[in-house]
Amino acid sequence: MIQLDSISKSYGDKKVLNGITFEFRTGNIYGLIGRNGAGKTTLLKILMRIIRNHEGNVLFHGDNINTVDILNLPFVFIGDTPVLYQDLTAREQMLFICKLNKISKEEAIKKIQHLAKQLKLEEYMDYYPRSVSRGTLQRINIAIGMLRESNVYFFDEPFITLDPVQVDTVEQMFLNHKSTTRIQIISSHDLDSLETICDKYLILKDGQLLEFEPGTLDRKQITKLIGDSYDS
Ligand SMILES: Nc1ncnc2c1ncn2[C@@H]1O[C@H](COP(=O)(O)OP(=O)(O)OP(=O)(O)O)[C@@H](O)[C@H]1O
Repeated sequence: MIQLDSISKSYGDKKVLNGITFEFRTGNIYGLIGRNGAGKTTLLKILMRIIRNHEGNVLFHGDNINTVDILNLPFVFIGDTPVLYQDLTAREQMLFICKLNKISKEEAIKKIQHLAKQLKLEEYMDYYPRSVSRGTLQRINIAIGMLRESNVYFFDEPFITLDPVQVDTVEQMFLNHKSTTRIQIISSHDLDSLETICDKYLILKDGQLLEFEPGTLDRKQITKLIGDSYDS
């Protein structure tokens, strides 16, 4: 379980997160929704300790994550901008990341094959980043993040640049990856995908998190709820 205890964050005079207290429970896929600039990325960066000058605490199974060495943080963050070595093929990048994470070569080869199949990357594994499309790069980016074993994964806009077939591929990956011990938090504007995969919706609005069961709000209501904060 991840507990947010009175999390606030301002940039200058602008308060983006306003005393959020919330519990993310294991076994769930959460869809994080909010208008542009609502603070979704800010919240994910606080969870990853990329942003540290905030108020309040984040607890993981009761322990304050501020006490954990940032290199040993037991969370994986997969951003929307692939950061790849231009002179390594997709396979080489993945082997390198496995090596950094002290995954044995045998285990690495198995994991890489599995992810390449799951994310429909098999034909691109020996290509350099400059030779593949943006949607393929995004799936390589996701595969690299998924090499790290964790019970907590955060995704920022995972469906960005994907065609409808590959959106299905990534949705399926989330569902296959679901487990009773795992928390997945997906920040996205793709309401169709979130509806397909999420157990809970979290709407970030006016610096607060509101939780909804999918199915209790239709598309119009979600859009209205998100849009209302433009008027406030
Ligand atoms: N480093 C920064 N300095 C100043 N303001 C910032 C900084 N980072 C973010 N902001 C502001 O904080 C607000 C929240 O930004 P954030 O990127 O968290 O929103 P978001 O919900 O992820 O938006 P989007 O849906 O557009 O990706 C925005 O108004 C943004 O301009």
